[in-house]
Amino acid sequence: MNKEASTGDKFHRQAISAAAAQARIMPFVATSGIERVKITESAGRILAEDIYAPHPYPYFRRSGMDGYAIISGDTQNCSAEQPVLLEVVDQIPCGSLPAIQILPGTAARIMTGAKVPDEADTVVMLEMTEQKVQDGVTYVKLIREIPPGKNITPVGFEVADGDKLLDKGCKISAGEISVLATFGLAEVPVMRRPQVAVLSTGSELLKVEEPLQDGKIRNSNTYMLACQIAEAGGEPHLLEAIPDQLDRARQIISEALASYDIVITTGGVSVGDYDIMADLVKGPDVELLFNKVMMRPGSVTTAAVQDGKLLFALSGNPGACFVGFELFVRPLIGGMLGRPQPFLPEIEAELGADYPKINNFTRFVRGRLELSTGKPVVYPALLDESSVMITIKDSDVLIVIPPTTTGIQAGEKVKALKLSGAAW
Ligand SMILES: Nc1nc2c(c(=O)[nH]1)N[C@H]1C(S)=C(S)[C@@H](COP(=O)(O)OP(=O)(O)OC[C@H]3O[C@@H](n4cnc5c(N)ncnc54)[C@H](O)[C@@H]3O)O[C@H]1N2
Ligand code: MOO
Ligand SMILES: [Mg+2]
Repeated sequence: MNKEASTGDKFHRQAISAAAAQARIMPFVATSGIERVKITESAGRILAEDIYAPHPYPYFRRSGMDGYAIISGDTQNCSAEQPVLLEVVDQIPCGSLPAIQILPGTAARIMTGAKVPDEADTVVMLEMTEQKVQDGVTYVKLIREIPPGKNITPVGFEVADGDKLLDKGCKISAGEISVLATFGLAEVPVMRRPQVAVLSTGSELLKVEEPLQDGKIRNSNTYMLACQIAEAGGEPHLLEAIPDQLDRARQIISEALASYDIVITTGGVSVGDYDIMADLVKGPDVELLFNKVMMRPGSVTTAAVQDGKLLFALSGNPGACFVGFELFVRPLIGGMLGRPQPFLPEIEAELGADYPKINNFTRFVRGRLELSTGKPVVYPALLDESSVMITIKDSDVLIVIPPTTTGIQAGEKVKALKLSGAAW
């Protein structure tokens, strides 16, 4: 076996708080640039420019009902006893323009969404009318007064010409796509997705399609990270595993940093004999940002910079790997995309169950958010160890448990960070 034991001084590490670690990363946010994509490919992307309305919306006075466009004054004193007959002089389907001027005593049959003739000031719905044909002439019979302005949507009812429609930095979802389509933006300016390389370490890792072998496990972290990267707005690239030989590993990481915007490794970052990442983040070309964070899971989370690009060495333990990404990589990707608030949103909640574990580091405990009682209550996962994989899927928050010598009781107020969930 061609293994090279790591020898570096990885035992002496200066621990900093999670907030301080985030603050060390954010100065390296570089804009990821702009590209134009078809509207059909813009879902989930981040808008790169403010968008203003090139015209009012609606653009023309629009009928809200199938019925008749009339002049309201023609229905004055109209009643069942004294009905009014208006001659139907035009038919206006949706998409067609009125062809004949509406004069007093006349009406146009009109469909929902069609342009109302300029002279008409109200639309009466079909159900309130009766059609009559006398001597080959078609009339509409009305039996009550119709006030002006009924069932007509005025020009600019939703949006005035020049209004700001969408903010740069927003995430494009169904509502935004509807706006873009309405205003004719077939090509959408979006932020280029940061290109993120993911490399695993460790001789125990099997590919997902390989049969299980005793003493080995399937690599789950790189697939989990790929999902987190995509969901955060980046484009994941799963590279080959890093070998244990230090020089070769250094070369592979250097190449990855030259080719991608961000590089993430998982595993090999603690103090074990083959934990080579601690040595890799030191060197003449590499600036270490931190290699110990006062948090659990993920206390060994490490970040370094080479040529202005970030290398994250996340823990191999799945729980710690997940949390390390959410706290440190997600905000960097969000910042590169111009998101106004790239960090996980923080809420205040009540702790739903006792959390008896003591710790002198802050814990980011995966948990479940319940809103059914009308106030947010968070329940820690029953298995929340760093090495535990199975409960990551059940979590929609990270409950922030500050350092404690007694544990925390149910009912106490805690902070929780909302996880946004996977997109594919
Ligand atoms: N003597 C000490 N031992 C450990 C310490 C310590 O302070 N002193 N820290 C512990 C803590 S805390 C953590 S977290 C882990 C960090 O481990 P590494 O980042 O070095 O990761 P590995 O040693 O490579 O693996 C740990 C664990 O994770 C599994 N793993 C690794 N990669 C993957 C992957 N891609 N998919 C799924 N699972 C993966 C690996 O098989 C191990 O079980 O160190 C503690 N030890
Ligand atoms: O660094 Mo480890 O994830 O604290 O458990
Ligand atoms: Mg290790």
